[in-house]
Amino acid sequence: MAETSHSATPTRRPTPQDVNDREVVIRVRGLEVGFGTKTIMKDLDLDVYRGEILGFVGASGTGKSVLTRAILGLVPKRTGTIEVFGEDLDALSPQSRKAIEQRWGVLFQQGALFSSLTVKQNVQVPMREYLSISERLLDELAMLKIEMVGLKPDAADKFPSDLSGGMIKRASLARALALDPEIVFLDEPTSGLDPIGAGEFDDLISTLQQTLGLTVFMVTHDLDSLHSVCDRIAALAEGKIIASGPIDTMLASNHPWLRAYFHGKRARAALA
Ligand SMILES: Nc1ncnc2c1ncn2[C@@H]1O[C@H](COP(=O)(O)OP(=O)(O)OP(=O)(O)O)[C@@H](O)[C@H]1O
Repeated sequence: MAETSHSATPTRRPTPQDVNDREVVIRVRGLEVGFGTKTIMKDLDLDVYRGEILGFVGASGTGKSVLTRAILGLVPKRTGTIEVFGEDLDALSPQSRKAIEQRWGVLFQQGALFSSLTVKQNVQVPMREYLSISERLLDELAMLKIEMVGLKPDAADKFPSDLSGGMIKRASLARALALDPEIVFLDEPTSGLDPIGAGEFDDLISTLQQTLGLTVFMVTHDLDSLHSVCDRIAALAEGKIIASGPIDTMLASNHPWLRAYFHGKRARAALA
């Protein structure tokens, strides 16, 4: 597995041993997040390794999106540390923080595209914010990202309202990739897609991870994604990570929620 972010060489999938030897790109320790009197997570620890696809699971409302947003600095934490690329995010100057933000991309739930902008203009939003480059280069780079996610060139001038659900996900992914990130955060990327579209999106994520050396932090309820593309899975329950490891570790767990999730009725098709 390539350790650099922009290697063009396709790479093999990592073994658990590879993952253990790998650099930690996100390290969360003792995290507590809450709103008012409600505590969503407490004493939460999590490591994400460079180059892996980490699937992040948990029952609805357990705090998967909140954790993602806490790492991104979009919701405040009460206590704990969050390090990204070895840097404590609390200790950074605004300038250094901005430099770190350029190294990650985010695909929010529902895509979160700007409805008044075309696909190309949406992809260019982060480029305009962080890069000083000519309009011609902005156009060329945006078209490259649009092609990378499997959209046809004519999608560039379409507005989100003209796109199918699958195209919206791809356009959002193109925007997440706008600044050649090392980490991408994907919040339920296959939700709302039909099984074929979801499978194609999984393949796209896997291909991009292998060709670009991306680290992927993927919140998902999609058992097929967990089985087919994730190198490791981390499960959130009762405000903590209750288990993490490759799919086989999760399947072998005796934790009641994990058993119900991975061996319940809905799990049968994915296991078949
Ligand atoms: N800004 C906020 N203010 C108050 N409560 C919030 C806020 N954001 C999230 N919550 C609460 O935090 C809890 C966790 O929400 P979160 O969206 O992270 O769950 P989730 O695990 O991602 O769920 P799902 O799988 O359904 O998307 C929920 O009870 C939610 O209502």
